[in-house]
Amino acid sequence: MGILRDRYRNPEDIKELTMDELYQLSDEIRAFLIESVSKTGGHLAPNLGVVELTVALFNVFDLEKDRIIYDVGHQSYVHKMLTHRLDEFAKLRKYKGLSGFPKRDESRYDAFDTGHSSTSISAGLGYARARDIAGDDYNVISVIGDGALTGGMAFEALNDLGFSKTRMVIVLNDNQMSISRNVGGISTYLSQLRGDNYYEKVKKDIQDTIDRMPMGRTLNTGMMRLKNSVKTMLVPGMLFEDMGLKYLGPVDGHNIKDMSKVLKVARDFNGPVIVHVRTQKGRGYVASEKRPDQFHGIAPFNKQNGEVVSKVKVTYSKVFGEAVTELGRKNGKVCAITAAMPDGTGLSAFKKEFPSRFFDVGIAEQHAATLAAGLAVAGMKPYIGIYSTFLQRAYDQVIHDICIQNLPVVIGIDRAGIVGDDGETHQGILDLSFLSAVPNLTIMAPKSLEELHNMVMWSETFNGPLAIRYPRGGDPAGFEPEALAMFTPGKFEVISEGIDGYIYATGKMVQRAEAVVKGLEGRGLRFGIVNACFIKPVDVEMIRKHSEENKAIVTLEDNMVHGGLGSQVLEAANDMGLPAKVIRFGFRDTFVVQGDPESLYRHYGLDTDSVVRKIAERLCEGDCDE
Ligand SMILES: Cc1ncc(C[n+]2csc(CCOP(=O)(O)OP(=O)(O)O)c2C)c(N)n1
Ligand SMILES: CC(=O)[C@@H](O)[C@H](O)COP(=O)(O)O
Ligand SMILES: [Mg+2]
Repeated sequence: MGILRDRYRNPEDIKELTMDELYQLSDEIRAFLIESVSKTGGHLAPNLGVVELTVALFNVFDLEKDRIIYDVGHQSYVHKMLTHRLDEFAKLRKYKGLSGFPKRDESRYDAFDTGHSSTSISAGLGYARARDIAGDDYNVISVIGDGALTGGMAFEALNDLGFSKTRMVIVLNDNQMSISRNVGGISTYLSQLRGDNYYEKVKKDIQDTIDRMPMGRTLNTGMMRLKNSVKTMLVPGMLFEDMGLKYLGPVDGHNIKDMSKVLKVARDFNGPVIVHVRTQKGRGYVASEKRPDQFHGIAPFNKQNGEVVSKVKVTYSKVFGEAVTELGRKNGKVCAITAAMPDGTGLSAFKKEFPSRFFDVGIAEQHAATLAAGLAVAGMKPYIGIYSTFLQRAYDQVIHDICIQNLPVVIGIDRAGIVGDDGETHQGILDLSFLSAVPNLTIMAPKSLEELHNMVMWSETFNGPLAIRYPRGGDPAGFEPEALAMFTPGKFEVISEGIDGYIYATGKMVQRAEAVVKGLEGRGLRFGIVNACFIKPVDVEMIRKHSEENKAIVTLEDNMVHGGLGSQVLEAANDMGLPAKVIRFGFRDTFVVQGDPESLYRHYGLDTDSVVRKIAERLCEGDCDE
């Protein structure tokens, strides 16, 4: 008889289980995760790593009142399984299905919505302070990974917490991995703390040092230095202790008994505690233990061999990474920056060829942008590869450090538009809106893989801040480099001529425009297509011409209508005093939910049929052919 399916009902049931049964439950959870995620896709490796940790948290804390906040939240599957959502895993990350991240709307056991990194300590501290003000009595636990700890926000919160001494528990889940191998000084520090023979090694180092010490004055200063370094070395977690937190650990994150003991001490401590837990990312499944990076977030895969069947031959990310690498070969000033996403952004290709000109800064988007500005000021040509949603973190740095100084930094905005399964927190639907307001910045979007390649190649000589936005995924047909094109800022490309109007589409929406034009033909409307390859500046001359010719202008974008291409076109027409008939399609004042892109386009009225119908309604007012 299984525990997970047959005996377990409520979080409190865990406390009735023996230690052996807790391990049995963990094995069942792991088997379920592998089976289920192999069918749906999802963040498998992070969850396989926290099975025992989550069971131990449930064993020690009272889920009915205590609040657990998972940083990023991609490792919250086990928590979801243990809080009444086991049967919903068949629709994990699907349209109208179970979210891949904690969601307060989804369950009362989810304490805080997450998705972006390094927020858990701030949110936890908010909870803890509210609790203390209200005189309530519950525990607050923030579970943060070593990768998430590279984010500046986590340190801002630690700084505040250590000073205020507010009672809360931080569980540092250290698996030495971000999505790729973790980077940075803190990561090195943690790996020193986690070393199995740490204490033995330290003792031996000290003895060796003393044996080698000279006499006299040198001895005194040497002794002083040694005394300080010994203190630092012998009290693990000194960094955290010095900041005002109690450090407990490191503890084996797959040993439920040990973890339960340490978590109880942390729970009963009257102040901030950090529990340093060592785990193995991807544990318990051969393929994910071997390649935890590939199994961080994985598409559906074959459970027998761990292989993913993908239809997409070449992705936009790959084209971006390879084009920047191509530039790196001919120009020694070209350098590349990622905030913990070398593979996702395609920049690992550049890293492989030019390690000294490649910088993975950890989950530190703000630093990435200002680092690029610094490099540019000193004569380099930096390329940042960053997801649209994470660029939100670096808005001020783009304005203050890159654009005010008008620096030649190229920002490759990956995952622009709908990303799909990750939902609200990850959709790239705001970048055009927040960037189009920034002076000096030029914004482009390619309609195809080939055009992305051309834009990146062209960007080398562009002397100012430039953002190129492109979507998740790619093209099943692959990619054939074509003759390099020149671009003129503020000049759109007319793909086909229209009689009744034009669809100004940007990025991958150009493909949708082709289908829309066919649909409109069926209704007796003859539209042309314009590739709005620049979103800033827009092509004012074309807008003037089409307006004066009394053509309808339909804008189509995978961004918010507010502040996006549609707004730019409408405002340009208005500023020129033109009577343009502009119909705008995009997302309207809403956060876009999770799901496959086609379901989402339908949901938000951006599927071909809806767009055709609405244009026809607006233009024909009932007199169309149909
Ligand atoms: C602001 C931000 N930047 C980047 C990401 C992408 N991202 C998601 S998880 C992750 C790695 C997190 O590593 P860690 O916290 O150690 O968790 P692990 O997966 O190792 O358990 C990254 C870079 C993000 N979610 N948020
Ligand atoms: C949790 C998180 O932020 C990332 O793991 C993200 O899900 C990656 O998205 P891609 O799969 O598009 O690289
Ligand atoms: Mg990690």
